[in-house]
Amino acid sequence: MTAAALPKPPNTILIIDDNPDTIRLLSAMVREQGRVLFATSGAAGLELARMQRPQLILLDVEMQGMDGFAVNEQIREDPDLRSSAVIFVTAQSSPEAEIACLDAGAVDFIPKPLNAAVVQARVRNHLRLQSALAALDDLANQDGLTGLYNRRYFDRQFAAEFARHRRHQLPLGVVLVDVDDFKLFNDRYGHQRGDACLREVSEALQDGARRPGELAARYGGEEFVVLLPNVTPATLLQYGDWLCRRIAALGISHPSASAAPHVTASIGLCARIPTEGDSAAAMLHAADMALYSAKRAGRNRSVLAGDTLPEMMTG
Ligand SMILES: Nc1nc2c(ncn2[C@@H]2O[C@H](COP(=O)(O)OP(=O)(O)OP(=O)(O)O)[C@@H](O)[C@H]2O)c(=O)[nH]1
Repeated sequence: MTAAALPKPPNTILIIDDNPDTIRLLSAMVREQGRVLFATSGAAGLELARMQRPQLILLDVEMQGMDGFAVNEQIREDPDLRSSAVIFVTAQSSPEAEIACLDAGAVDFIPKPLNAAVVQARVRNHLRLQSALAALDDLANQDGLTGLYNRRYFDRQFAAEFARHRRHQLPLGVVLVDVDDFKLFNDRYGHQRGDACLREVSEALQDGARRPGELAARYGGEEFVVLLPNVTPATLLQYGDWLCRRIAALGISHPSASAAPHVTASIGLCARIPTEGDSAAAMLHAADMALYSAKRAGRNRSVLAGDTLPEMMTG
């Protein structure tokens, strides 16, 4: 999936309140503005928030057990939840109480007794703000030329997937793709055609990373990277060969290239089950070494880390 193709889910509003009557009342007030979920305790609310990533959380301050401030603190500390905006709902309407809510990191404050028009106006404004922030976030994660995810986003996702695959002891695959003799392409056709070529290659990569959890990114210059969850080395090798053929089949003319008269790419692959001493950086390094082997062996091919090509053995 590319940054440009990120799905836009409907707004989700989570109400956390231990009073079912208040939940009913609030739900009726905001149901036109998004999908409404609710929880009757702080702990259940946090669990639901982690699963559903709501844009907005309407959080009761005065709850039995974990109160609103304690729930809010956990939301602010959790990287997966931090982007959800919290509006406190409280019967305490003194300036001090209002300041305490805003100081705790809530974006707003709704006083009880609830007034439908006030609730709807506040929720509408904050959903708009949340959507603008999400759009900015998408832009920050996107490569300007190709629309693929950028390196910053990839690095973050790779670290998270690496940790997840280590936890569950699953094989993770990383694929480094480098366009062959691209300097010669720019020299011959100019930078603009070079840019167009990179866009076409990106589309091929995007086509090859559409399954859930797969991710294609521009790593820099004429180098790209694909992350494939839960993939064995044998499957990854097939994938690398397929990608090589897919890029060559674009048929972009490149008479000065060394491997073929059209644009090709060399690919370095690494798939393994992450262990304690392993790291995402080490996996990427292994893929990079494999890519180097592919270049040395004549380009337009993919090499799996750990495999030694005959050309490499003779130097
Ligand atoms: N048009 C264009 N060119 C770029 C972009 N980013 C990097 N390049 C060019 O990509 C070329 C990469 O050249 P090299 O690193 O020498 O590699 P190469 O010519 O592809 O050779 P091999 O990798 O060994 O096959 C350089 O000429 C860069 O200027 C870009 O965004 N647009």
